[in-house]
Parts: sequence; structure tokens; C-alpha cells
Amino acid sequence: MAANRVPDISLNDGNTIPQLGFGVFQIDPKDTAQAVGAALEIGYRHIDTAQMYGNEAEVGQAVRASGLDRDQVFVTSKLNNGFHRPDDARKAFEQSLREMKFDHLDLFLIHWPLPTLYDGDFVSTWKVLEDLRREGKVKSIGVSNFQVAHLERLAAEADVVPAVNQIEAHPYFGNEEVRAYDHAHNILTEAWSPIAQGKVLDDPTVVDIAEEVGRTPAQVVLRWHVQRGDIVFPKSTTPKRIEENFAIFDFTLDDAAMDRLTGLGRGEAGRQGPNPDTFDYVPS
Ligand SMILES: NC(=O)C1=CN([C@@H]2O[C@H](COP(=O)(O)OP(=O)(O)OC[C@H]3O[C@@H](n4cnc5c(N)ncnc54)[C@H](OP(=O)(O)O)[C@@H]3O)[C@@H](O)[C@H]2O)C=CC1
Ligand SMILES: O=C(O)C(=O)[C@@H](O)[C@H](O)C(=O)CO
Repeated sequence: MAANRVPDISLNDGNTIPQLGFGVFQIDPKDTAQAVGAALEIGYRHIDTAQMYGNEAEVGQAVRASGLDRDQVFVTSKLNNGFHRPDDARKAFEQSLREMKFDHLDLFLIHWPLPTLYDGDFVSTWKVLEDLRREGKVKSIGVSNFQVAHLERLAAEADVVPAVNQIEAHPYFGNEEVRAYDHAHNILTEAWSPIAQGKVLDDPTVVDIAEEVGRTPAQVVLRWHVQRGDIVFPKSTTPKRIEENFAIFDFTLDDAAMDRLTGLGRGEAGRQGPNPDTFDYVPS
């Protein structure tokens, strides 16, 4: 059997990113250092957090406690929705570094485009991220929840092509149009809620394929993502699952299994999270 090794994928700016990471949305700050510590112990080298999650400090704490060098762990955070104005974006980024006690981030994203807020101006926000990258405070910059129209606007008005676009994707919602745009423009797709927060795991097709290949439903779905070439970072606070989700690089799905999983897509009806065209939540 092949060894389980997480591939590093090249970004369009020359940096690399581990294809599998660990997501920390909805992990209580008091549990975060322990969960991230467990993930790093198992071998994860990529953590996905956000200002909105309220657990950046604990992510930084876990990275330092791991004994790993800072440059051995790829850390992403995301700009919170209340901070799209340029001055606010810069201050919020600096606050993330202070929270994590890091001198740089590996990847920083605009979390949501918020096209109905701030005059729909995410371009001036993006230019702050371009500046932060030029200043060496962040190695790579990207976006999250950007639809094709939002990406086209950045292409027309900005200098730097986002390195990644982090979007909802799982077998019930392939998000194919946005993925196709990303792919055509050398933007790496990151799939959030890769197992749809568990909702796809008892689907009969997923269960059947899992039985056929002798893996768990979660492993099969995560494997489907990585064979599509996307980045994934499943969240779990359950030690056995954190380990299970990591073991997805020592088996493959054949084309027929890949097609059966892709065939579960329900189009827009499969979306579980908010629609980026209308989402306007700003945390108080
Ligand atoms: N950019 C964005 O707007 C968004 C980004 N994200 C990012 O994506 C990450 C992952 O997405 P998330 O929404 O957390 O959902 P996931 O699809 O990763 O699912 C997490 C849920 O599935 C359960 N689970 C995890 N592994 C297994 C397993 N092997 N078997 C059975 N159940 C399992 C977890 O339970 P338990 O913890 O109890 O084990 C948890 O309830 C987030 O943590 C965040 O980093 C997420 C949403 C939006
Ligand atoms: O997890 C994230 O990164 C999110 O943006 C979500 O929390 C999102 O804001 C949401 O699901 C709100 O209901």
C-alpha cells in the first residue's frame, strides 16, 4: 500500500500549500489549542482559521507548542466582514498577527465579497492585501466565496490574481461554474465544508463506495476532493476522526466511483451555507 503523504500543491505566486489541512470553524477557543495540537501531532501541516472564528490566538499557541518551526506549518486566516474599508482591513490583518503572535501569515483571504455592502467595493480591500504581500507580511493572498462576477471584477481592476478561492464544495454542491473559472485562471480552489458538515456521509452512494474500497464515508468524500485537485481542511474535534481524515493519500478512487460521487450534485439546491451574492452578515 502507498504511503500516506500529503502533497504540496503549487500556487500561482510560486509558493506551495499542503493539499490537506485542518479547519477550525466552530471549535470553541478553549478546545482549539488541543484540537490543533492533535492535528499537528498526527501530521497535518496546514491550519485554516479566520478572524470570524475567534480562535486565532489558540491556533498560534498550538503551533508554538508543537515544537515545529513556524515555516513547517501553513497558516491561513481571513478578513472579517466588518473590515472591508482599506484602513480597517490593514488594522484587522495586523491584529491577526498579534493574536497569533506571528510575524507573517502564509495565506490571508477576503472572507466574503459582501457585494451588497461597502458599495460593493471589495477591490479597494483587495489592494490592501496586495500591499501586505508586497511588504512581506503575508506570503500569499486570496479570496473566499467569490463568484465568477466577483473574480472577473478583480481581474479587470486589480494587479494580483488571487492564489486561491475558498468556496463551498462537496458532493451535493460541486460549485462547478466557480471551480471552472478558478481552474481556467490558475486560481486554486479550496473546498469548504468538504463533507457538508457530515450531511453527505450517510448517502447510500457514498456508503456503497466506502464499502467497495474498504474506507470510511468521510475518507471517500475527502479523496474525491483531492482527486479533483482541490484543497480540503475538514474540521473535527474527535481524535479518531482527525486521524481518519488524514489517511486519504494511500488509496485511489477509480473514474467510475469519481463519477458516481460527482453525480450526487444537486446544483444550487445542494448548497448548505449562505449564497455569496446575498450574504451580508457582519458580526457585532
Ligand atoms: N470560507 C468560508 O466561508 C468557510 C470556511 N470553512 C472552513 O472549512 C472548514 C471545514 O468545514 P466545516 O464547515 O467545519 O465542515 P466539515 O465538512 O469539515 O464537517 C465538520 C463536521 O463533520 C464532523 N466530522 C468530521 N470528520 C468526520 C468523520 N471522519 N466522520 C464523521 N463525521 C466527521 C465534525 O464533527 P466532530 O467535530 O464532532 O468530530 C463536524 O461536525 C472549516 O473548519 C473552516 O476552516 C467552513 C465554512 C465556511
Ligand atoms: O465558517 C465560515 O468561514 C463562515 O463564513 C461561516 O461561518 C458563515 O459565516 C456561516 O455559515 C454563517 O451562517
